[in-house]
Amino acid sequence: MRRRPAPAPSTPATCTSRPVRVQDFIDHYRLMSADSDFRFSEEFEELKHVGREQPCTAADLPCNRPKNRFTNILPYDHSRYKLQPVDDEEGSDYINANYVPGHNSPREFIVTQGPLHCTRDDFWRMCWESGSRAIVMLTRCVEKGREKCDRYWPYDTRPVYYGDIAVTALNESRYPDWTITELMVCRGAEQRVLKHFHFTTWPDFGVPDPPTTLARFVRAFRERCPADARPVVVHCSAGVGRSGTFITLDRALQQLAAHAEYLDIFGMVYSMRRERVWMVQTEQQYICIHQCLVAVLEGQDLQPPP
Ligand SMILES: CCc1ccc(NS(=O)(=O)O)cc1
Repeated sequence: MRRRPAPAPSTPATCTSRPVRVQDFIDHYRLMSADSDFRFSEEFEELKHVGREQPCTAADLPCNRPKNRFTNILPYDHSRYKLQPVDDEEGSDYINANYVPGHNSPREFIVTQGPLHCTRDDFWRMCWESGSRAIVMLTRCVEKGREKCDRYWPYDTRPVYYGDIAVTALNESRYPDWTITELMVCRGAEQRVLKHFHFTTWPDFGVPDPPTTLARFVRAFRERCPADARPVVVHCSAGVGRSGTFITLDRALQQLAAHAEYLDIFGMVYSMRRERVWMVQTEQQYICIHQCLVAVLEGQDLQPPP
């Protein structure tokens, strides 16, 4: 009978956290990935039902159902982002989005689905009313011939209105795996600059190739968007798999930069899944996070292109 590998060296694990000492992390990765990722599979399976008992009553209202890109990806009531209601219009506070914790605050991120054509005005209302200073987009608008996200921002420098919000592209910087655009966002007499970070080569349900491309993108994002009190909007198509993977790696890299003694990837994903369903959707995405952290700990050159 095949013996299982010895338990990974770490502090006492609980059902909600499995911290690993940073100095042991590379060995931990080797152990977890042994035997065709046997222990990664076991650990990821433990996350399967986290948060799933929580209600999604607002999402299920008949007036809100058309606002959901996927019928099985609905925001939990307790953490959903609420738009400012419009008069007494039923459902006018609804958008498929949840607050999700980050390294810097319990509501650092607003995670949402890729806007639909019929929800993109609501999307811009959310960006404005929340005071968000950046949008991280982790999907292309069309992938393998299927629409994954509406084109909710201008194609060129002419202003486009989304409801009563005018958006103008100020400048665009294109790199091999992402594009960064500065957007002027105006509502009434007020105007703000918001940065749009678009990762353009991450296949749905998959991982970037090579996985460390994601660590470079997170670095490029953080260099241009240092932590402050304002939230960051993060979306992919469903707003769960790629979005959760990005946030987890961002949190872990900031912990390493702060010289944390432990990394608790399991605990981070557990806490995120209490706020939004299926955050970090696949086992390969879960492993990709670890691979990026191993590359950083090994001192691989992850500098983004100039
Ligand atoms: C089945 C609904 C669904 C579609 C797409 C995704 N992937 S994503 O969350 O990375 O966009 C996750 C779930």
